[in-house]
Amino acid sequence: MLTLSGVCKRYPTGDRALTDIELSLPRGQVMALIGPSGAGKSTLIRCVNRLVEPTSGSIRLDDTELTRLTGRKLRQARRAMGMIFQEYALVDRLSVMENVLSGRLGYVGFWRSFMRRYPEDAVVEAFRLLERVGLAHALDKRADALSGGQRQRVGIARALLQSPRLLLIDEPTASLDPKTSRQIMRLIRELCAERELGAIINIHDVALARQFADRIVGLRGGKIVFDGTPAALSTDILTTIYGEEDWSTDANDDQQADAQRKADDTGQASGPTEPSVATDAPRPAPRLAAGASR
Ligand SMILES: Nc1ncnc2c1ncn2[C@@H]1O[C@H](COP(=O)(O)OP(=O)(O)OP(=O)(O)O)[C@@H](O)[C@H]1O
Repeated sequence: MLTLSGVCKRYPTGDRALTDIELSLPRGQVMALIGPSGAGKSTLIRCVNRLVEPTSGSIRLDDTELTRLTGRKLRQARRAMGMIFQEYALVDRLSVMENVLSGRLGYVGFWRSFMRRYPEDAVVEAFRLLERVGLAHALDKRADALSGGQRQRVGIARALLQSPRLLLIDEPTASLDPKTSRQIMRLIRELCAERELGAIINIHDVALARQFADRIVGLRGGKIVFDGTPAALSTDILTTIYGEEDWSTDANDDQQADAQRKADDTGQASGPTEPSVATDAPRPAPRLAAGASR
């Protein structure tokens, strides 16, 4: 569905943020993008929706070459890509419902949105989405009266209201406590499955990535150095991605994450000692990219 081929980005400052990125994201796949600070994760996500212009390469969403689009066609293509942000990007003085409806700004005309007159079907769908994310009771609350987790749920509902084919998610849990982070990641995963939505999630928390993603891509220095399943993310590979560190405690966390993930998928409780498991979802073959350095 989404295919990046030979994508490079060099900023005017000379920083080479991405080098020869080859990536294909099938419909319905949740992909976590991990890597150290400065690895190029945000740049990659922003190249896809053209908030950052790739220097070279091809980015295709289904049959559309995104890198060549301008004006109206670019706006149209962006509607197919829902963005969810770390800092939620809500309008504080507006209600929950109005924030969700702003997901339709790309569809309704300027004057209708200025007058805040949205089509009835948009309001019905916004209500349905707010129910789905567990916020129907709060639709007339001001956004600034919500907790971080609730604000992120509004951000998710807003992104879904634009009926995207793909979600681009930038550090969705960075400002949330561990339990709320899991709830948000679980919700994203469920929604992607329900709607057959592909998602790229830029995330620093490796345990969360392992628990909730179908696939993990590791970036280092603007290059893909790992592309595989959560189960294939060994301590050696973590060292390849992040550099030398004692990963043993994280490995234990990650085994627990795998067990938890299995419990989530089957709806059963599980203990921390269960072995790591693969889910039934189709997964790419793990590979350590050639030339990856430690
Ligand atoms: N607007 C910009 N102008 C110049 N260089 C930039 C710009 N944005 C990012 N860079 C550089 O590009 C590289 C990749 O940055 P990017 O923000 O994509 O990394 P990241 O993996 O998302 O990092 P973090 O996890 O800290 O957000 C870094 O060297 C960064 O300094």
